[in-house]
Amino acid sequence: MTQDTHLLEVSGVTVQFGGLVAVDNVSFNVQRGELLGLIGPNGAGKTTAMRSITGVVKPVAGRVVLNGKDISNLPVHQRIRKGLSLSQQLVRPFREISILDNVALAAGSRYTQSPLKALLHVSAQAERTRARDMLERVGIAHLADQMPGIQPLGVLKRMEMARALALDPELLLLDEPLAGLNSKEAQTLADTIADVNRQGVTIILIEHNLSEVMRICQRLVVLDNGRKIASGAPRDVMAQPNVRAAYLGAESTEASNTATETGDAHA
Ligand SMILES: Nc1ncnc2c1ncn2[C@@H]1O[C@H](COP(=O)(O)OP(=O)(O)OP(=O)(O)O)[C@@H](O)[C@H]1O
Repeated sequence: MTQDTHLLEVSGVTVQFGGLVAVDNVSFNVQRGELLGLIGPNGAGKTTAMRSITGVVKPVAGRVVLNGKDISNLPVHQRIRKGLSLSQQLVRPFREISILDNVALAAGSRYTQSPLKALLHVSAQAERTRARDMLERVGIAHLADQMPGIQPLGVLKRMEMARALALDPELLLLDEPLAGLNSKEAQTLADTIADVNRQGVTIILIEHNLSEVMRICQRLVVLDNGRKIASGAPRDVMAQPNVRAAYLGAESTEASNTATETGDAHA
């Protein structure tokens, strides 16, 4: 693997909340074109690691390099301009405007950081055309003129993904997009995520639905208690005893509140 195939390099990132080390000296790379799963039990540090990539939280140590450029000290909006886009766990649409306009707003905000200017900007036909393309990519173009408030969660999640794609990201960060969906809905949304990746968008996927993760991800990074405990091909990673222990440990912790020890980190 040559250095220039790395779209993202996360090196020694550590995030603390008071006395809690939520992310502990974590390093991993994401190759251009890759669909990487970032997994681990509840509280492992996945979302915090993701937020340190987007700049929402500030690590106390380590660096984040995108396209060979150190972005560790850039604010969120500049990281977005450099090609990052984050689709959040919770979907918060603007309920008074159509699904199409929700996505067009995101397309407009690519050109301005002001929501008001973005609103004026989206009157331009270009953003609406672009928004329609994004809705097509995520399979809900037929719902473009509907209001988001009456839509099921699966549609809102697709709309949220279209909004993230409207920023034309090189790297799309998806935080638990399948949460709350039934198995059929999860499967079809996972298919859409794999399609978007095939269309050229590099993706980091945080997800608890391990069967879908195993099905669509090319590689996994596993966190537990803030530390990276494994990385590699999905089958190899899931066969590792320390990964199994981390997940079983999480279950037994929930049941008995007993701490569980995991194995050493793997490169
Ligand atoms: N803003 C915050 N302030 C204080 N502690 C936080 C904050 N965000 C996360 N934490 C703590 O950091 C640890 C890691 O949380 P994080 O949300 O990153 O884990 P996760 O792997 O994404 O979990 P889940 O799968 O449950 O979403 C947890 O102990 C959590 O309580």
